[in-house]
Amino acid sequence: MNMASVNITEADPVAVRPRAHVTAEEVSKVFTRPDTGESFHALGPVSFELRQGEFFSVVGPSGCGKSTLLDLVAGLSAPTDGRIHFEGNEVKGQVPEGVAVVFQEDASFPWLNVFDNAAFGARRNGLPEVEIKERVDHALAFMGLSDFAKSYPAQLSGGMRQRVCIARAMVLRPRLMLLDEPFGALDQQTRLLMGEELLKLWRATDSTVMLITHSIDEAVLLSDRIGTMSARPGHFIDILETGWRRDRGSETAMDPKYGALQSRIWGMLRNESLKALGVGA
Ligand SMILES: Nc1ncnc2c1ncn2[C@@H]1O[C@H](COP(=O)(O)OP(=O)(O)OP(=O)(O)O)[C@@H](O)[C@H]1O
Repeated sequence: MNMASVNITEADPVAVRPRAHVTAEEVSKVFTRPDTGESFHALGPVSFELRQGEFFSVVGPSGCGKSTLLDLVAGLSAPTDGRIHFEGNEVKGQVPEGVAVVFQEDASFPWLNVFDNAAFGARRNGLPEVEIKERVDHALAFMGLSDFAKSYPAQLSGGMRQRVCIARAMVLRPRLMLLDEPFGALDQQTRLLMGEELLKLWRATDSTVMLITHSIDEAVLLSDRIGTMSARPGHFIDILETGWRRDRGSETAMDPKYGALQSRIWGMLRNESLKALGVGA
C-alpha cells in the first residue's frame, strides 16, 4: 500500500474542547541548578489537552521533558509558567483525588506482600478495609496475581512486580492514569503483553490514560492519539489520531495505517533526536 495514500488525521494541539479532562496552557518548567544557581529550561511552553477517556501517548527525544510534563500533570511538581487543570480544577502542589501515577522503576515495597502492596494507596486514603479487600481482590484477579497475594516482591519477576504497581493504581479507581515508561525495564515479550493488559484495564475502567513511552511501536499499538515532542525544551510538534477502535488488540499491527503512523512519528523523532544530540538533522 502506498503510504502517501493513508489518511492520517492531524489534531489541533492547542484547542481546548468541552470534553477535555486535562488542559495544559502555555506550561513551562525551568529548574534552577543547585550547584551553579543557573536556570535550566526543561520544558515548554507547551499547550495540549487530554480528552475524557482517551488513551494518549507521548513520545519525544531523550531529555526533552516528557517526565517533567507528566510530573506537572500529576501535581508532583509546579509549573514555572502556565496552568494545568484536571476536571476544571487547577493542579498545584499535590496529586489530585482521582489521579494515579505509575513509574518505570519498580515501586513495589519489598517489605509488604502483594496484597498489602496493592492496598497501600487505598489504605493511605483511609478507605474502609472491607472495600479495600474487595478492590484489591478484583485488581489482583484482573492482573493475574490472585495466586500471589501472599508473595513478596522478591519472589516475583520484574513483569509481575510492575503488575503489582499497576494493581495498586487500579485499586484507587483513578479517573486519570499517568504512566511514565512503565514497561521500560521489561523484556520485549513481557512488554507487549503488559501493553495488552493496560488496554484491557483502560477499557474496563473508562479512565483517561497518559503514557510516556520510548517505544514508537507501543505508542502506535495502544493509543487513540500520539503526541510527539520536540527536542528540549519540549513542546508538541505533532499530535496524531490513530483512529483505532476502542476494542483494538494486537491486530492493529496488521493495519496498513500502522506502518504509516510509525514512519511519520519516526521521521519527526529522528530529526528532534539529532537536534537533542547536537548533531543536526
Ligand atoms: N529536578 C531537576 N533539576 C534539574 N534539572 C532537571 C530536573 N529534572 C529533570 N531535569 C532536566 O530536565 C530535562 C528534561 O528531563 P526529563 O526527565 O523530563 O526528560 P525526558 O524527556 O523524560 O527524558 P528521558 O526520555 O531521557 O527519560 C533533562 O535535561 C533533565 O536533566
